[in-house]
Amino acid sequence: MTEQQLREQMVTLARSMFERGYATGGAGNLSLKLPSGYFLATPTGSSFGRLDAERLSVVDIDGNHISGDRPSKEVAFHLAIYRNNHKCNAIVHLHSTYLTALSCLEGLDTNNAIKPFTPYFVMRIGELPVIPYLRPGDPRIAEELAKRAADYRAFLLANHGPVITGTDLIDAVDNAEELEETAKLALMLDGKSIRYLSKEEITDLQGRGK
Ligand SMILES: O=C(O)[C@@H](O)C(=O)COP(=O)(O)O
Ligand SMILES: [Zn+2]
Repeated sequence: MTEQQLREQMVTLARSMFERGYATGGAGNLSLKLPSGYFLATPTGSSFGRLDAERLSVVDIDGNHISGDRPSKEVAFHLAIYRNNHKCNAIVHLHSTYLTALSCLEGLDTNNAIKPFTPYFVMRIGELPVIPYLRPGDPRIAEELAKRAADYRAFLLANHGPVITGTDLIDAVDNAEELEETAKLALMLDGKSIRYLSKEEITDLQGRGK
């Protein structure tokens, strides 16, 4: 896809997420790798419902601002993931309701916040590590994500929300939507007797992708 098509795709997908309640106010940010080697990111403070393709931010791998409006304050953590996972070409960060609710619970398994109970979670996401709480924009979020970026497709920032990767922006958005549904189910099922997938069932699903 050309840079112009990718810009329009970001605007369209962001608006679609906004209209369906995955993003509200100025929360969340998106980025993707451009054919030029630069990265396209949502501007800081922007609403997913009102992005302008021509004003999206362009940064280089070191976070230098190349063009467009001032980039998201989280661009450093997006870049940390790209640097450490070459399969990742797009990233979605949301404050979506169910994943953010999950991120506020005490006692999560920090290696994997959602114990698998459906195949799709295993195939699309695998495991969801929890990053200890840091204030939004703290450069240490990038350090924490850099350590884990090569091994995971999504992350849960404690008391904040999810960070989800994809092979392109469509894939990252699909992963985000499905992960949000999984969190919704996990919270709905809380306190109920769940039949979790067995080790063998999980092994059988691993590597099957989507
Ligand atoms: O939670 C925050 O403040 C950020 O992580 C966020 O979601 C929005 O920040 P910007 O991308 O700088 O608008
Ligand atoms: Zn945020």
